[in-house]
Amino acid sequence: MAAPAGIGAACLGPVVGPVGRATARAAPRPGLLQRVRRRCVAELSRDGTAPRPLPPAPLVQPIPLPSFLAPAPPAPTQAPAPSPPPLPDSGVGELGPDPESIAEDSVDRTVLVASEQDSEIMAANEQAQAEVTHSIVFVTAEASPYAKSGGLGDVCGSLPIALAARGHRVMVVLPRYMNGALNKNFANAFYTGKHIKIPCFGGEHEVTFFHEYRDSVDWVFVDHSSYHRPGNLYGDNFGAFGDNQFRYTLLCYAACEAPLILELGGYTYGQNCMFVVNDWHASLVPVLLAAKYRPYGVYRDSRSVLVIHNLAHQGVEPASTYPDLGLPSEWYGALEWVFPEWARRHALDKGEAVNFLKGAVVTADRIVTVSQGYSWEVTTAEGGQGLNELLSSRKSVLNGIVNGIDINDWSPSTDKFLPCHYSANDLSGKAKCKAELQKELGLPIRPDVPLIGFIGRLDYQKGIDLIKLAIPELMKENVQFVMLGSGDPGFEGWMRSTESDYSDKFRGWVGFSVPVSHRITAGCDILLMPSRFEPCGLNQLYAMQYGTVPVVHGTGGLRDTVETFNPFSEKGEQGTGWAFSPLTIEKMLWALRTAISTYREHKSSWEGLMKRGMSSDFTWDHAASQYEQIFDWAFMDQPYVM
Ligand SMILES: Nc1ncnc2c1ncn2[C@@H]1O[C@H](COP(=O)(O)OP(=O)(O)O[C@H]2O[C@H](CO)[C@@H](O)[C@H](O)[C@H]2O)[C@@H](O)[C@H]1O
Repeated sequence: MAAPAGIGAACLGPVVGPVGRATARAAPRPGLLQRVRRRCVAELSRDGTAPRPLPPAPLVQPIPLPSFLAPAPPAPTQAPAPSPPPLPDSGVGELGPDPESIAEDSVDRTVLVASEQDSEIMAANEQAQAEVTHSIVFVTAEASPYAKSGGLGDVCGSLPIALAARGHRVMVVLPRYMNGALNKNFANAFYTGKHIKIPCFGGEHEVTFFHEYRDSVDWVFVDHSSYHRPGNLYGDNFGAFGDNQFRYTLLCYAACEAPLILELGGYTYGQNCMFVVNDWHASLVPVLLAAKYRPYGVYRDSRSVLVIHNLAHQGVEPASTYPDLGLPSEWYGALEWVFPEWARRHALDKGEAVNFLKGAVVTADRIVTVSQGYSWEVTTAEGGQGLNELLSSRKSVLNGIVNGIDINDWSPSTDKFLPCHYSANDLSGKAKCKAELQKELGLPIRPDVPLIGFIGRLDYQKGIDLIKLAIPELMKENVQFVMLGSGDPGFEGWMRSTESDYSDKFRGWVGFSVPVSHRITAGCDILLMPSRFEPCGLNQLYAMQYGTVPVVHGTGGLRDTVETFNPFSEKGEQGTGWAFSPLTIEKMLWALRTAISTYREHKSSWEGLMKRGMSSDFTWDHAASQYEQIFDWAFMDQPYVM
């Protein structure tokens, strides 16, 4: 593979333009260390008209290569770290008051419980500060409310805020998508006056930075014409955009420069950052840190954590695109990917490719999956999507942390999209939400009929084909079913035709609508998730929070978060839903029928299921404290690739 010409330094070219706009908040007073760091950074990222000097290119000695650059499967260059102690217990179902005990008691007792709760909350708030704080840089293709196509947007819209609330300085870097529908979401972001030129894809591509300070987080938007297109984030009606590799290469370069050049609130983030890179779109970041910054003394004190939300998407493109990435030729091995023979198109196809996600798997300091179950599944041939051996080789730095939910957006007692509110103490509003939903969908308003919901991308992952095959059987039952989703046009067409086949029982809402997703979550009795695999899954968490009982395939994060109902436990009735396995139509129908008969014939058990789900603790603060542990471990070790 020929070396890309003229590349070989951390710097991306001159940074021009005035110093960044001062934001409204008061800048924290930097300490001595920070002031020293600021001076160093100013030298590294000098703005104004003078170009930043290129660090000296290596003269004789080549950059020492990590062992994974060899063609053979990589082996860690360092002695494997001892297995870290287990993360703090997820504590599912342990926190929160027992709603039943509250309901039974007198008013006085309720007041007492409330004041106990208040003091518990105050105590929790007092504890909710990190012992060690970091400068954290999230890199992501989506973050709600700016841009969201699925769960990645939810996580990157919430976790940064939870970490900032615990005392960290947090920046989130994502593209500034301008496609008409999304423009208004970026209305409060202002041009920072900074722009850089990124040397890749045969030229120098100028990107600019926009910024909004909200909820104690610096939201940084990378602006480039390739993010200004009709369609969704990644494609349009004709499929995925052909230049997504280019679009997210720009994002990664820009994210590496942002901490060095953006003076947010008066000073830069500097070189001592924790990069949290999410999925393949951000996966070039740890490769850039290792290949283009650290060899020149920049970012030696930074660390990176790869968060895998979905291994199914890896950012794989032909090997011939490698020189476009602007990486030194000797780093090809980090991204090198060879398709198995069966996946090649013809006899002469050697299956050679570059794989962004693989690049991060072999260069990130630590790896997190979004549930513990999934962190094991990705090391197996069935769940590893071809990366299982590499991920197994990094088991010592691989952990799972279950996602949280943002209770500012997802709480039945405050949700702005609901016609009425409710809580575990007073469920009457849920019945009204159900009636309103039936009315909105044009279904018969029948409180006694179990209303089953599905929300999600219409994708192979989500098991839509199983629902499709099971619908004729399920529609024989006295139930109603509503599906909200978009994606595969074949499934969209099927949803529309099924609606006309079962007009008094089935509704298929084709499209993406956040308000409708909230109303379905609140108005349904049961939420169905027959996912083939599910790294974490958020809809089952939202459902439980809203007293909607999940029926899920027991895989990944679904198995970790949904406890199957057990009416015969020694501790009394237990469980928050049904997790069925294996994934067959028969098993799914069995679980649904069990749920339906419990709903109809065992009202108090059903209420117990609802209330146990509603009192489960899936707050982001809990997950954020687990991420802090990962950051601490990452900073304890040397960078994985120096
Ligand atoms: N048509 C529609 N209209 C409105 N809202 C819709 C919608 N379709 C989906 N959504 C919303 O998008 C989100 C989907 O989140 P999920 O976690 O279920 O799946 P996703 O597969 O996208 O995420 C991946 O990343 C997340 C985050 O880590 C993991 O939980 C998950 O397992 C992994 O596959 C939810 O907020 C849902 O309400």
